[in-house]
Amino acid sequence: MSSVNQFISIRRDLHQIPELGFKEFKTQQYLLDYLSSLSQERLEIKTWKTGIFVKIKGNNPTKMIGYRTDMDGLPITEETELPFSSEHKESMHACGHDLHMAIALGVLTYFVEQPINDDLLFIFQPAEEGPGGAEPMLQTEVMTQWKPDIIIALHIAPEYPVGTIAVKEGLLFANTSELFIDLKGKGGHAAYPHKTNDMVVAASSLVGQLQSVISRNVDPLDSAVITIGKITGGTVQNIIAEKARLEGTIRTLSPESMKKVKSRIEAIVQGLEIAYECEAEIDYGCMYHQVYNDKTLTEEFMEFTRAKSSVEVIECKEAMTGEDFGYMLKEIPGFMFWLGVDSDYGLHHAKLTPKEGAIESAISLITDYLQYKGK
Ligand SMILES: CC(=O)N[C@@H](CCC[C@H](N)C(=O)O)C(=O)O
Repeated sequence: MSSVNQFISIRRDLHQIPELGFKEFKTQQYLLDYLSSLSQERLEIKTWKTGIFVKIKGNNPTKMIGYRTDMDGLPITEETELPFSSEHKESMHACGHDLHMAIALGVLTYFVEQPINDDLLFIFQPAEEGPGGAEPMLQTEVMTQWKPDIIIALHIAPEYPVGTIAVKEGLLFANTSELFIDLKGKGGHAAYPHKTNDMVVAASSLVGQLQSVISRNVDPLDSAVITIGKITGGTVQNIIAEKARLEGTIRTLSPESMKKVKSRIEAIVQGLEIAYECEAEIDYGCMYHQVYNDKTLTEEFMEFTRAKSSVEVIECKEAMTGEDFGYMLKEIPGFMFWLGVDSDYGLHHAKLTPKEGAIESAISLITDYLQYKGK
């Protein structure tokens, strides 16, 4: 029989080997090794790139229930000083995917030992932080053959205590698009600005102008975000920069607002080309569809969870986070919920420290719910 400590220890092992999107080689091998230690009687395991599909055959199936976890880490150098900190210097599980995977294995292990009537499909999905694994995974032959009738996933929430889940029907997470803008002007001597087109000055101006899209073009009763998380440009302190690059992300509450925000960004960038006599190129990188929770299933899950004394259910607001699980929910009814992990530092922070008690709480809630849905 498995124990909760085993899944804490698995989480710690996975925490030490974070890998970026589609490079989750050690993570995939770790998961496959674990899966091979389980009874294979009811299991069918298939891999896709660095991801894994695991089907558990039910006793008397009338449907298939899907459970999805993501697998990748972020390009962040960990600063938690935990004894099981990342062994990969420039990567960290700073978005909780290590917990997500440990929880998925806990639930999966339970149903290998005590199968239910319905079939279960566990999806270990790579590249959630980018460039996105959910959409291509949905298009695989495996998922065409094993298409779940309903699908569920969770995401850790540092701001809620352990034992709390937060969810809502309808829109939970935003539409997202990455944003990369490359500027090319004319470099030169720092003392002769009039003979150059300075891309550091152009980039600085562009950052401010982009924020005006949010404040002047988006309905104040709607909402959107443009965040520029990285700027690079230039070579040394006394050379005027010929090139600069802005890297960011756009978040909106609807696909329509995303179109509008992008067309305003394009207009501003065209204006910048004229004003700064430079060339500009926009690349939208990866884009995620909003996470939209099915009304009936979410309400049923909330009611089910409220009846449990061990868990508090909060009806939350939508968030500007993105998740490519949105693509799965576009095709398959289901929901995602937030799992409280009580960390002083938030998602994508080098000191994120989720409380591991959340692992047991989640395994127990999800196994109970799947037993109820799949009996
Ligand atoms: C839950 C979470 O934090 N997800 C990420 C998804 C990122 C998608 C893409 N790389 C982008 O930056 O637009 C998030 O940042 O919300």
